[in-house]
Amino acid sequence: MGRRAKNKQGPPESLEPKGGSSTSKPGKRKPENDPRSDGRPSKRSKDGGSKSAAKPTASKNSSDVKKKRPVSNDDSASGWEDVEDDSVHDGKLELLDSDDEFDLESDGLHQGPIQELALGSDDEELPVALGRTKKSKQLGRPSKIIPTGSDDSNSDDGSDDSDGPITMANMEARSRALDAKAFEEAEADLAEAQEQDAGDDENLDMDGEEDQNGDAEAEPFRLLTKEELEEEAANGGPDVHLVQRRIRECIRILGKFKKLAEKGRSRSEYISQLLADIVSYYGYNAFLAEKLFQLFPPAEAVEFFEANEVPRPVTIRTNTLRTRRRDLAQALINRGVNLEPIGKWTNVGLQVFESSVPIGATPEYLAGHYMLQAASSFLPVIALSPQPNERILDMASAPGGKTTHMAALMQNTGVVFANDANKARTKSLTANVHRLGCKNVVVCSYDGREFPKVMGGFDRVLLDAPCSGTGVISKDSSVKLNKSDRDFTLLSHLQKQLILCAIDSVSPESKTGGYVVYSTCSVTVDENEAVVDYALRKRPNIRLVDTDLEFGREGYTQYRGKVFNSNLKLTRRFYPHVHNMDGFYVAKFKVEKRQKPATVAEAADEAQDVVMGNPGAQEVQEGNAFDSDEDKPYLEEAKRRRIKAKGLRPPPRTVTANA
Ligand SMILES: C[S@@+](CC[C@H](N)C(=O)[O-])C[C@H]1O[C@@H](n2cnc3c(N)ncnc32)[C@H](O)[C@@H]1O
Repeated sequence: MGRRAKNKQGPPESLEPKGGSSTSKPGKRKPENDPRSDGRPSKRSKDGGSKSAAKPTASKNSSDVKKKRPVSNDDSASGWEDVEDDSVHDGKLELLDSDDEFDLESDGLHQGPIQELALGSDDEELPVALGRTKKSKQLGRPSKIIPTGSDDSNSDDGSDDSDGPITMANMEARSRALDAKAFEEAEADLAEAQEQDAGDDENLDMDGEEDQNGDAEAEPFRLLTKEELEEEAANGGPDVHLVQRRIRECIRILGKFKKLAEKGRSRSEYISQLLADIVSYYGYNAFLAEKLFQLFPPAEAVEFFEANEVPRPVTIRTNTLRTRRRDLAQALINRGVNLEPIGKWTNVGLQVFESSVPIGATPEYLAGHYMLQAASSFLPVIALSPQPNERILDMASAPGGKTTHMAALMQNTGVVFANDANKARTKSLTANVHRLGCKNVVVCSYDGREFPKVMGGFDRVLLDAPCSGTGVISKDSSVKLNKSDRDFTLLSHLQKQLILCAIDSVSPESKTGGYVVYSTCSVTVDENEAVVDYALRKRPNIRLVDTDLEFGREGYTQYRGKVFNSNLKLTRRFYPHVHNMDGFYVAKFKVEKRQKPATVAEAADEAQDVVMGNPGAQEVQEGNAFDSDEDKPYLEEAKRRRIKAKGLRPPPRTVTANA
């Protein structure tokens, strides 16, 4: 485990978005032995584990709840989720669910004083001053989820954030004001950082070294030689302060390489040193550290790694089949929960700041009024936008966060087929469906690659794919060490197989829909853009459409020499250090009437492509890749080629009537 990870910072640090860079600066972190970090209770378990101690067992309570009329579609969503059941081992791969995993005990949500939710007093009441930048006024409090550019910072709603209690009437306005304020602060921080940078430049002499006033660390920085590094390793590795400084210096130099780099040293030498230090400081395996590092410019990469050390805000989703958000908020406020609406982009989400009761065992929770659910997992459902009376497939659905959200948006009409290949996980899915009062959900357990053979003709399909979980490292730090190149290859193949099946399960004739949403809680390109690009190449009858999500970065259209379909920019990426959410990816397709594969060779290639890396899926895939009867000769040919390629004798060709 890395030095940084071992000394995991307790309370969540504010990560305010400011156009792609957070306020955190590696150089401004306090060292582990800083007295300020001593004795602070960690809000997360040390291993980053996140299993709920509070199990909602009394599902019968849900039947005691007075039913309220479902509110408008707009305001509807549902939620109850088994907070225990987040990751499974499917074969050799650990498949992560991004939705839940709140460590209710260790997040300390049942600690702290009962609050009257007076906004002005929050800052004073919270005892812990976090590693915020100087100008922040939200010390000690998990920062709000403020999607970049999504919130209206000029909102003229008459709200202010002077002292005074929050009421149901002013809650949303107050939240917007807070968002606006935080956004302004983020901009001020950015300006400050730029000023600081300019100051740093002035302090540099002609050799690019800082003078005495520029840095307390008087020794000018230089990269160690190979021999010095070996000696350092032989002596038990570098001191943590040294690693911190090296990270900081390497980032600084890489940012102005020509001006600051040591003569004779290449960029790649600085990057190698930086990567080595990231590996040791944050505790990643070298392969994954590099894979994630490559996604960003060096300084931003470190912000990403830093953000993975800090828990994301705790959020809940109102189950509008049972209650309304304002009623739920009032009920929880009465119990001593300090909360606010998440942001303008969702009208069912609440962010919980602190609570004097266990948030996973309140009567409201047990009665199915809300689901503990990560904010990021609202996004694919918002993008899919299921409509009442539609027929929907949730291809990989357990434990049901998104299924139940969709059921609520459909106001318990139509039908949601909630499938998951892992039978054990369908138990928690079923439990959630019952607790939340979803009456339009059918639970089933097939390998997703068996669709549409088992069932097709859906109006919309959600594929929240099994993935590596590189977006949720703050919840499951084991990802840092247990992912290898092979895992990404296998996952990417599985995702490619599943996405074609998801597409083929949609009815292009649907009057209301004809959409597929593909999502993962991973940030790697292999599992996201590469999968979507593959689907676009293999299915000419689909096109990418806008996700209609108000924020998120554009998907890559090129990455490390690979060029993807230019419409990949319509897909959306979400990052912990930018959006204060789990890392997430969302793509939305419209499915049109399909055309036949152009040539025999193309068809054979496709069949081969699809089954590559997963011989067990062969039969299923062949069934799904084409319209079986018409494509039989192509499939047979592909099969013969595969058998031949293995050095075996293929069976004789079937003679068809037309042959
Ligand atoms: C990211 S989780 C889904 C989370 C879920 N959508 C939610 O919101 O609660 C991925 C799921 O894919 C399931 N899975 C893995 N391989 C699958 C396959 N071949 N077919 C269908 N489901 C699969 C796993 O069991 C896991 O529950």
